[in-house]
Amino acid sequence: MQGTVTKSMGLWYLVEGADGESYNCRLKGKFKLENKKISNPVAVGDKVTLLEDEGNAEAWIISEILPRENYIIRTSPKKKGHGHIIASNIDLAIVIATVANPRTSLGFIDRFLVTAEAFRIPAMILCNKIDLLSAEELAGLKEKMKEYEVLGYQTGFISALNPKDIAALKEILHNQTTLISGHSGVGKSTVVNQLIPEAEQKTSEISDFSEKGTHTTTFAERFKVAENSYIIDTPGIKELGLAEIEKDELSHYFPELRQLLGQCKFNNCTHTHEPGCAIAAAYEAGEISQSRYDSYLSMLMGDDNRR
Ligand SMILES: Nc1nc2c(ncn2[C@@H]2O[C@H](COP(=O)(O)OP(=O)(O)OP(=O)(O)O)[C@@H](O)[C@H]2O)c(=O)[nH]1
Ligand SMILES: [Zn+2]
Repeated sequence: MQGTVTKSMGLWYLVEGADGESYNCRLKGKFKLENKKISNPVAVGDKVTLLEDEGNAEAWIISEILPRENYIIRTSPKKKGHGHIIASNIDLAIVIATVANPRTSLGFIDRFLVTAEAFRIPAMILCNKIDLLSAEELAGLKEKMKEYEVLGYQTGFISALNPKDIAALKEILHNQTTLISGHSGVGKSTVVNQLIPEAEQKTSEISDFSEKGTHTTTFAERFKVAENSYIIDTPGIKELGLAEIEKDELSHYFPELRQLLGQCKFNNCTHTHEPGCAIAAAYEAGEISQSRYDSYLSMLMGDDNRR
């Protein structure tokens, strides 16, 4: 049988089978890590093949992992090049942002988008708590978000407290697997709980199970919103996980810079101070926004941990 990993609990995995049922699974005994730089062989979102466990009627064995469309990886702060796969096979990555209480910086949004580009995952900015904004503030926010739509990113405006907005969000999630992230206080838990009222309950059921002797480290969990519509929640992870982006690759992950690449005088142009830089010229001409260019510089200089 085939299935999709919905939760990882140390040595045990929860897999939703093709029949819609949940199965407790473990890995086949001699499962080898193909990539020694990755600490987990199986991640939430992985499509897997299951076999019955002959020694245990209640458990199943993951015998194969099907090739991943994409995945996000959290790199180890200590060991360069090493990491942990947080989730895979993601159709859309949403960053929840708020203008007030707390305020999400544009730098945070841009880092999220760059990371999504690097992982080849379509991205959306979902502005929450619009009930706290005046009509004027909301108009200003929509104006700013237009810049992102022009770049090819989907944007949305909701109040997690408004059932109509949650219903509209469900439409966006339809027929895909969406990863939801956001920094503390933006209302991510509220949104997830509105989408999946049983999410909290489900979480506690699973921890009861995993208390039977396994060490639990949860990085992500997949929930069903509706038929063929899933979200992946990544508790405790503010960012998408940072791809290890080389400085000379960075401009490829800003769509408005990417389209000008190859037009600078020097082919190793960093687009900061060089003469004949097509990107600096576009910035001077107002074709690249101040905040986006600032985000590029800030990520290039490596002070991208700043909020
Ligand atoms: N006015 C308003 N308040 C909201 C909205 N969404 C969430 N909140 C409130 O914002 C606060 C933070 O919401 P949470 O859902 O806990 O935020 P979170 O992003 O999960 O943050 P952490 O729990 O710190 O990870 C709570 O008091 C929510 O009730 C909204 O759309 N409008
Ligand atoms: Zn340049």
